[in-house]
Amino acid sequence: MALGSRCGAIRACRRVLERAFSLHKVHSVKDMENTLQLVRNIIPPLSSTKHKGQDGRIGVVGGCQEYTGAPYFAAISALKVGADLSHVFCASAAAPVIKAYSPELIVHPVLDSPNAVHEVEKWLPRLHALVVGPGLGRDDALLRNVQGILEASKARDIPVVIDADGLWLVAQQPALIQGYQKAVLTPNHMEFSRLYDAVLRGPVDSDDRHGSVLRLSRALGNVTVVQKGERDILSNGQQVLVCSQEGSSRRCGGQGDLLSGSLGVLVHWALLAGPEKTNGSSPLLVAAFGACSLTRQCNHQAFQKHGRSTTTSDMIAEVGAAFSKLFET
Ligand SMILES: NC(=O)C1=CN([C@@H]2O[C@H](COP(=O)(O)OP(=O)(O)OC[C@H]3O[C@@H](n4cnc5c(N)ncnc54)[C@H](O)[C@@H]3O)[C@@H](O)[C@H]2O)[C@@H](O)CC1
Ligand SMILES: Nc1ncnc2c1ncn2[C@@H]1O[C@H](COP(=O)(O)OP(=O)(O)OP(=O)(O)O)[C@@H](O)[C@H]1O
Ligand SMILES: [Mg+2]
Repeated sequence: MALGSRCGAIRACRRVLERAFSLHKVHSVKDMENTLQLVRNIIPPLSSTKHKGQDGRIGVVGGCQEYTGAPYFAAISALKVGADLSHVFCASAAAPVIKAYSPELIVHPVLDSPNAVHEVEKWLPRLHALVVGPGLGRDDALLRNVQGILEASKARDIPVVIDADGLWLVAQQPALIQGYQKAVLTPNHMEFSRLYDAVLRGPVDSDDRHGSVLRLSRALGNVTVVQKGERDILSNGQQVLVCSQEGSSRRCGGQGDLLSGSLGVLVHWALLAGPEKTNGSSPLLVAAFGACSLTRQCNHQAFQKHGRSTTTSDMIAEVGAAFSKLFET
């Protein structure tokens, strides 16, 4: 057999084995309930002895002239889930707009400044997690600054959730997060295909979503990957979880930002709680499962009230009730 076709046969064989392996690990409905219990375990108790900041200081890196809604949705969702302080590091044109949406957010107009990396780095010692990408845009100068911010965050071992245009950057330079165990990527359908193609140099096998997510995570050195869709598929290259919490058929823009902002807080809580509380499961996978369930539950509740007119703001108004329903039972 020619070497080329032999390699092809070996690859096909490996794929069949991987598919069987990943199917073996797929989550049942009972597993979903068990995983929700693990999410409940990582939620810090409310206590009168805590000081401001202890339950989470989250930074969102994103927001440019075109997109001001996305970083707002992510940052306000972090607060609504239970973080104490939520910062947005955005381009100067976006800052007054985001500030005007909400007095609750701390907004830094630094991302397009020549000292952007330094300006954000100053804050890093005070932040528990970063959410990188919502509404960032794809301007080269901004992306270069975000590359520096990611490198500085890794050097400090700060957990990072990478979403939206942050994933565009990672698709250009996968080495930026290769093997970083405190990174979670949250691609939508398109972002996943782009990343997969960049990292594995081939198209996604649409008949095998579980295997595809597992393979991408492994190829990135076991970085946690959350592929959003009709069902969310989550993997750290070892385990595959599926979140099929009931949502709705309403697909308004901004729902992914709610997910990445909530995940910023949950990642911090999960790492603080540690593997004891997650029963040996990866804390980042448990956090991601929590954020997916919560986003979908918000979507479900908002749709009950608003039907086709549901928007992401309606979903954010449901965060408190959805959180109680899922996690405070
Ligand atoms: N109000 C705002 O400011 C918003 C800004 N956004 C920002 O907009 C920028 C671009 O984000 P995009 O999500 O558009 O990224 P992309 O430019 O990668 O586009 C994703 C495309 O994939 C399509 N798509 C999604 N799910 C699909 C599926 N299951 N099958 C086939 N196609 C599918 C969408 O229609 C969209 O055109 C980001 O910076 C993002 O954060 C969005 O977050 C939405 C809200
Ligand atoms: N077909 C679907 N059915 C049910 N839920 C879905 C479906 N597609 C996506 N979702 C849910 O919607 C949320 C956002 O996923 P989506 O794919 O819209 O992200 P996104 O494109 O990044 O959003 P954004 O507009 O914020 O950028 C996730 O919680 C996901 O589980
Ligand atoms: Mg998105």
